[in-house]
Amino acid sequence: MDKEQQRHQEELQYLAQTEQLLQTLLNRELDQLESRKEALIEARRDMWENTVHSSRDFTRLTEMNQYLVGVNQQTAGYVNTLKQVAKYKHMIGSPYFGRVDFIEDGYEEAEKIYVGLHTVMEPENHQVFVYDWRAPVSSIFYRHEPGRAAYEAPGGIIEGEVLRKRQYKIKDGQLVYFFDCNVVITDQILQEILSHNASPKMRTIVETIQKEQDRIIRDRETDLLIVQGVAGSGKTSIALHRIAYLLYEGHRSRLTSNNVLILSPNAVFSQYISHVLPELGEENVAQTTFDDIAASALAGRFAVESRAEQLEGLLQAEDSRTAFRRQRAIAFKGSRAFVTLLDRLLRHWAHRVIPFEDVFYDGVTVETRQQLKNRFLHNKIGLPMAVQLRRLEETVLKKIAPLQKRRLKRIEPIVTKSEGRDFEIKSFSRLLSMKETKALRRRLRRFTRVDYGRVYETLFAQPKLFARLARGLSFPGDMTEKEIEALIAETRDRLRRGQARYEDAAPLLYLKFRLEGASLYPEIKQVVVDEAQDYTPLQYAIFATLFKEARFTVLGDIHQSVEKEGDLGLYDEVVEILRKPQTLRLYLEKGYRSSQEISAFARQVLGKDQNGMSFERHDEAPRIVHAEDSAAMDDAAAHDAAAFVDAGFGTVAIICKSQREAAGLYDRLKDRLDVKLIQPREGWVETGISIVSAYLAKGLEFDAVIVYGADEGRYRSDLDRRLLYIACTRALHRLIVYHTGDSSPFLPGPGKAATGFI
Ligand SMILES: Nc1ncnc2c1ncn2[C@@H]1O[C@H](COP(=O)(O)OP(=O)(O)OP(=O)(O)O)[C@@H](O)[C@H]1O
Repeated sequence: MDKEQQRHQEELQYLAQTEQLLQTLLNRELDQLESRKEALIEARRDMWENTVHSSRDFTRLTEMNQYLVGVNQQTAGYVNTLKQVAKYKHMIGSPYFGRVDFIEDGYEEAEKIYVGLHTVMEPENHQVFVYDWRAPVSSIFYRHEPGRAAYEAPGGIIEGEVLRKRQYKIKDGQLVYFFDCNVVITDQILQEILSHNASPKMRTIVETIQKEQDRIIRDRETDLLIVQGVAGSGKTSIALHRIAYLLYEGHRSRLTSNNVLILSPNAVFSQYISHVLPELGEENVAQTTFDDIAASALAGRFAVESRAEQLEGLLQAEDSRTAFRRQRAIAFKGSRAFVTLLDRLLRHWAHRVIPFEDVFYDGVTVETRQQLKNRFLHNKIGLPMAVQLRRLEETVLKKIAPLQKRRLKRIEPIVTKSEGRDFEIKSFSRLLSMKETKALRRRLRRFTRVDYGRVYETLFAQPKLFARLARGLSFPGDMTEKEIEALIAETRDRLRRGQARYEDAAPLLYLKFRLEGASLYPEIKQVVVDEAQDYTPLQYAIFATLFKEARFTVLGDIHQSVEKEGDLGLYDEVVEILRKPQTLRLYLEKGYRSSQEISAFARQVLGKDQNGMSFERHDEAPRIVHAEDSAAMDDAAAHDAAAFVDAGFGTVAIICKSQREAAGLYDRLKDRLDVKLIQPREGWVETGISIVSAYLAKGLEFDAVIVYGADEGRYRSDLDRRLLYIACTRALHRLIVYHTGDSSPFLPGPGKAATGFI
C-alpha cells in the first residue's frame, strides 16, 4: 500500500468510526426521547388529576405550582433530547468537513482536529471525534495555513504548528473526496458550493467561512462591530453565524437566544434568513423591523407610513424635482442635526412650555409654581420627563391626602346648611370632597402630562420656534430657507390630520422614548443591524435609547443605499451616536454571490471606483436586450424566465423598479406564467419565478435575474442608478436586462455586455 492509499484507508476508518459513534449517540437519545416523553405525559397527567384546575384556594394553588415546576423540567428535558436527536440526525451522513493537524508548543504529538457542525464526543473516554466549528481550537481551521498558528482558548493563547490542513466532501456517509490544502480554505469546495443554485432560504456557510469573515464571526470583545461589505460579501451570512457563535459562547457571556435581536429591513428578508440559525442547531432569535417598532409604538396616535410606502412615494413622484425634494426632506429629518434640534426642543419644553401652576387646597398653598418647576428641573436621577412629571403629581397628591380630613370637616357644616341633605350629610360631603380632588387632579394634569405628538406638532406649528432651535445647526442637503418653510408647513398639515410620513416616524419615536423612557427590550444584549446603510443617524439615536446596554453588530453596504448617496461618513456617525467603549470597523471586499461577469457588469452600472472584487467563478455574460415595446418586453421576460426554470435554475426573479410596476407586470403575466409577486408585508421567496421590486429584492438572491424596463426614462437619477445596481447584484448565474426605447445611461455600452434586439 502506498502512502496515498494508506491515507485514504485511515480516513475511511475514521469516518466509519465517527459514523458509528454518531449512530450510537443517536440511538441513545432516541431511547431517552421515548422515556422522556412518557415521563412528561405522566407528569402532566399527575398535575391534571391531582390538582384543581382553577381554584381560589391558595394552598391548592401552591400545590399546583409544584406540579408545574415538575412539568416544566420534564418539558425542558424532552425538548433538549429532541434537539440532540435533530443534531445527530443532521450530522449523520456528513459528520465533518475539515481537519487540522496541530502540534501544540511543548508537546510531541500532533492532534488531529476534525471540524464539523457540532461536537461529537465518545461519552465514556471523552475522546472528541469532531469539534464544533465554533470551538476555540476550530478557529485554526479557518484562519491558518500550515505553519505557525495560535488560537485563543479560555485559559489564554495556545501556540503551535499546523502540520496539515485537510478538507472533505462526505455525502450520505461516503467519503467522496478529500484533499490537503495550503491556501486558506481552498477554492475547490467553495467553487462547487457557489456554482450551485441559490435557495429560497439563506444557507449556512460553515464549511467555507473565509478568514476575514471568521474574524467577524468570532469577535467577542467589541461592543460595536461595524462591517462595510460589498454586495454578496456574506454580511448577512456572517451576522447569523456570528449569532450562532455568540450563543455557543453563551456559557461565558451568559447570552441566550432571548438576548439577541435582529433588526431586519422587512418581513420578506426576515423570512429569507429564518432558517439559518435552526440549521446551525440554535434556537431562532427575535427579528423585528423599524416599521414594526414604529407602528406599534405610535399606534392610536398617528397613521404611520411604512418604509415601502415611503420608497414607493419617492419612485412615484410626478417629477424628479418632487422626488429630489422628498429625498432632501428624508435626509434633513434623519440627520444628526435634527437629533440635536429635537434635544433642544425637549429642553425648551421642559424650561419654557410646561405650564406649572401654584397648587392650592383648602385655602393652603401646597406647592408654588416655582417650587414645582425647581424640583422638576433639578431632578438628579435622570428620569425621562414624562415619568418625572407623574412622580411630581403623585408627590403633590400625597401632600394633599392629610389635608383631606380637615377639608371634609369644613365641608360638612356647609352641607348641613343646605336643604334636603339631612340624612346624607356625611356621604354627600365625602362626594363633594372627592369631586374637589378630581378637579384638582385635572388641573395638575395640565402640566404633569406631556404628549410626544403635541411636542412634535408644536415644532412645526411655530416656525419661529423651529428657526430658533435650528440656529447654528448644519443640516444635510443645503436646503434653502424657502424649502425649509415649505417642509415645515407640509409636515404641520399632515400631523394635524393624524398622519406621519415614514421620515416623521423616527422623530416621533425619538421624542416618545426620550419623554416616556424606552423599556421595550430590557433583555436584549446583542443587536444585529443588517442593511445598516438604510438607517438614518436619527434611527441610530433611537437604537441607542432602545438598547442602552446592548452590544451592536452593524453590517451594511453604502453602495446599496436607496434614497441617499451613501458614504462612509455614516459609520462615523454610528460610532458617535452609539458611543460604545470598544469599536471595531472591518471591511469585506470580496463578493461571493455573483459570477465575475455579473459582478463586473454591476460595477459598471454603479460607475464608481469601489475596492470590490469577486470570487473567481465564471459564467455567461449578462445580456442587454432591446424590446420594441412594453408588450414585447412582457413576452420576452415571460419567455426567458420560463426558459431559465426549464434550464434548471431554481429561483428566477423579474425585478421591476417599483412595487407598482411589479404588481402591474404580475397582473399581466399571472395567467400565462407560473409566477408569484413578492409583497412587502407577507411575501417570501419560493422556487420558481418571482416578480419583485428592486428595493424589496435587497438582501435576497436569485439564480437568474431579469431586470425589467431599464429604459432611459426609468433609470436616470442617482437613486435609479443605485436601484439598478441593487437589482443586478441579486443574480448568481444569469442576468438579462430589458429595455424599450433608449437604454438607461447607466448600462454598459456595446462591447461591454452582450446586447441584442427582439
Ligand atoms: N464563505 C462563504 N462560503 C460560501 N458561500 C458564501 C460565503 N460567503 C458568502 N457566501 C454566499 O454568498 C452569497 C451572499 O451572501 P450574503 O447574502 O450573506 O451577502 P451580503 O453581503 O449580505 O449581500 P448583499 O449586501 O448583497 O445583500 C450567499 O449565497 C452566501 O451563501
